[in-house]
Amino acid sequence: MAVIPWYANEKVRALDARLIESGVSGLELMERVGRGIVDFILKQPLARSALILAGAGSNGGDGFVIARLLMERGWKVTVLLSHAASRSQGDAAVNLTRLGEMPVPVVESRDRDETALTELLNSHDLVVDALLGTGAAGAPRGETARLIAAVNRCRFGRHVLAVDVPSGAEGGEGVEAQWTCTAGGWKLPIATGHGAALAGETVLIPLDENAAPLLGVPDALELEERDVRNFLPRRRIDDHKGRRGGVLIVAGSKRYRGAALLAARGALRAGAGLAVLASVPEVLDVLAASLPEAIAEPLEDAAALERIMAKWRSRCSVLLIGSGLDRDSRARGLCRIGSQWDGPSLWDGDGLYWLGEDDIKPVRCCLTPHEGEAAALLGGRSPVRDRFEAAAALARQYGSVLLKGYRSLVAGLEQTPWIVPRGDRTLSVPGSGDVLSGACAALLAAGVPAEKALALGAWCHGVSGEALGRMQGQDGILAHEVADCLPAVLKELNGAC
Ligand SMILES: NC(=O)C1=CN([C@@H]2O[C@H](COP(=O)(O)OP(=O)(O)OC[C@H]3O[C@@H](n4cnc5c(N)ncnc54)[C@H](OP(=O)(O)O)[C@@H]3O)[C@@H](O)[C@H]2O)[C@@H](O)CC1
Ligand SMILES: Nc1ncnc2c1ncn2[C@@H]1O[C@H](COP(=O)(O)OP(=O)(O)O)[C@@H](O)[C@H]1O
Ligand SMILES: [K+]
Repeated sequence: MAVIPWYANEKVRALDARLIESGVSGLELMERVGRGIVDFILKQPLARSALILAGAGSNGGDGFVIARLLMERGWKVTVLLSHAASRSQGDAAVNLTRLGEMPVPVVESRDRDETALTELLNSHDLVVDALLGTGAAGAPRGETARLIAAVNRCRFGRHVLAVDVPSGAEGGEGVEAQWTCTAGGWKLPIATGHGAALAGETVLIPLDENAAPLLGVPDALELEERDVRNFLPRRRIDDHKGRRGGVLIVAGSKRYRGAALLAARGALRAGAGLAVLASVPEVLDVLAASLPEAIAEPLEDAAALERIMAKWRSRCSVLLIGSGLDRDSRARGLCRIGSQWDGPSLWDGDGLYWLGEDDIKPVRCCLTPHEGEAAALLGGRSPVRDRFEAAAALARQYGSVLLKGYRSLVAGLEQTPWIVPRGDRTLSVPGSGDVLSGACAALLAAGVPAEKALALGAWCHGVSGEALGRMQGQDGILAHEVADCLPAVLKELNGAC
């Protein structure tokens, strides 16, 4: 299962410490990081000139090693310090001194204005970000922040490589790298969301051949296609629609009409045998024409939902609630009744807004929040800095969580979090999340266990988005097209079994 294990920064830092205890010096480790990164750089088609931006810590020290090794290979190299040279300490200071013995210009950034910085950046093909690594605390400050902004401003036509992690990976403006060469182990800050998007292509630079067991238990596992294939529902040639699984969808409002239709479409396109849509007349009026395969249940008020739930419980094993439900008292009443569903339920959109109220506490449910919804559920605490912690906190409170976004996360009560490495900006269109929740609900209804259903749904949704992006471009895809792509994605996955 899953070949890419991800580790918290502390575990990789502990690995460094253990290797040092075992007799490898810190200086040698820094040399190995620099050498590994230079080996990578030399394989790229670059114009042999590099500007190394170096911070005051050991990340900057790695940068000094890279500068020296590139210089030895005949590159034009300039080193730009974010700090006074005298602030570099320990192994970094040793490497800075070594650099002083070579004809490499080492300059401090603070007396250069924006024009001078731009000129310097534009006169090198490769920019190496060795400003902040795992020792970064909070969003970049001061001169470091100014340098990061300059790199991003000038990155078109340049190549940007981040050492270990992109500076700013844990919040604030960060370096937008083309490559990140990370040392010793895959690090959580670049596994998902903001940090992952900054990192670009991530390359592991091994520190030692005996390192793997020293890293201990991974903190997250990145799923691969062969993993998610094992999550597919068992289908048989003699399946009838009753065996495919049914979903009762409580969604839509006068104000938000499309979300409910997209959720139902997502469910049917992911293979549901039955999709019952309980909604307001304004939504159901268009259902017959836009999705005649779904069943319409008029939903005037909360009492009607009780009747509908009782009527369909034997044929719908899963309740999906929330997409476009709105945030008025009617929606609140529906969520209260919905929370009494005695089977698996999936909460999305406005359903998440009401979740957690005293009388809206479903026993064990699935959640599909984006970062904003997760922040609201966590009392305003933003999940951007630590998406893993946010997903774990929600899982402890509610059950199974899909924290959406770039490289979505799946967390449950008893498992190491999963990273779903599929999907791109093609999917950042209105209604895309509604399609996803419909698909996940259908997979749950087909008998796939909760976390696996969320991961498989996110995987298929992500691959659909990527495929559409490739064929038609990444901007301007409609959410229903993502739904309509799901059967082909499922076919591919099934075919690969
Ligand atoms: N033996 C090892 O461990 C090995 C480590 N290795 C490498 O070391 C890296 C870790 O090095 P590290 O621990 O020195 O921290 P690092 O990332 O350079 O940052 C510290 C500096 O940043 C500053 N600073 C902090 N936050 C800031 C902010 N928000 N905004 C602005 N400034 C901020 C902070 O300043 P201060 O807070 O002290 O004022 C300090 O000057 C690791 O990622 C890997 O690359 C490899 O060589 C392998 C061997
Ligand atoms: N840049 C991106 N990379 C990968 N996936 C993305 C990206 N932007 C959006 N998505 C995915 O698209 C979906 C958007 O959901 P959501 O924000 O709830 O949209 P809506 O509320 O309009 O339905 C999520 O599954 C999210 O993971
Ligand atoms: K860096």
